[in-house]
Amino acid sequence: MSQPHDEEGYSEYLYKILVVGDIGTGKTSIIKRFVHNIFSMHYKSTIGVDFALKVINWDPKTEVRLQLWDIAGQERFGSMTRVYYKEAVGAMITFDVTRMSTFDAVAKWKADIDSKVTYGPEDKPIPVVLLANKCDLGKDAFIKTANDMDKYVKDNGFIGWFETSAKENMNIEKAARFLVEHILKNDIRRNAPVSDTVTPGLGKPQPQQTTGPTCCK
Ligand SMILES: Nc1nc2c(ncn2[C@@H]2O[C@H](COP(=O)(O)OP(=O)(O)OP(=O)(O)O)[C@@H](O)[C@H]2O)c(=O)[nH]1
Repeated sequence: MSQPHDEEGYSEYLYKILVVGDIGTGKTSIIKRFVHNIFSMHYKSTIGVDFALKVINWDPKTEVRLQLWDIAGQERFGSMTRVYYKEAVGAMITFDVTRMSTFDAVAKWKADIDSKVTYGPEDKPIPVVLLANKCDLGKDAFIKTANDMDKYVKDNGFIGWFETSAKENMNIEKAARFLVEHILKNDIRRNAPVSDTVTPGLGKPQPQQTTGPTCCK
């Protein structure tokens, strides 16, 4: 999934990232904000899976391409997730801070990912970051304290968590960058290029947009 350095030491990485979580928690909105910098209150549930591509000029000699797989919340009980998760090197799990049931579902999503996709000879779990989304709806709306969340992510094998808002564009780039840093640091890669990981019946993932230089700091 990464290409070797060329003579000038330029590297390109292509990472497949899963975005999962219960229905209506904001996965599509988070991706749209991250890739296109847009937001809409209009809700159109994703069917199956959708794709987007975000290019990050990580540093002057490194380009990171994130292929974001927006997996419908309704897939939680579906059998297709094994196919969708194939070759992923990282994931984001979302919940809606105003709906406890979506937080309760986080453990199920995490277990689903851990059981279906691993990396390296030791079959390690891929890094997963937890997004407490819709935090613009107010502090009182948040169903967990920061201490609770710190403990939860530590106990449940997440690499970290962020309060996000797709509406207010809060912490989305920060969370993605945090995940990429972890992937780069641990040199998580796959042998097969992402272009080869075509899902039967879906065709090749179609990038929605390739952005220019990105400031994620
Ligand atoms: N206030 C607020 N609303 C949000 C936020 N993110 C998403 N929404 C709204 O929540 C609804 C669901 O958002 P989606 O992004 O479609 O959710 P999803 O997780 O992709 O849903 P599925 O495709 O059904 O799994 C929409 O009406 C969005 O406008 C946010 O950060 N704040």
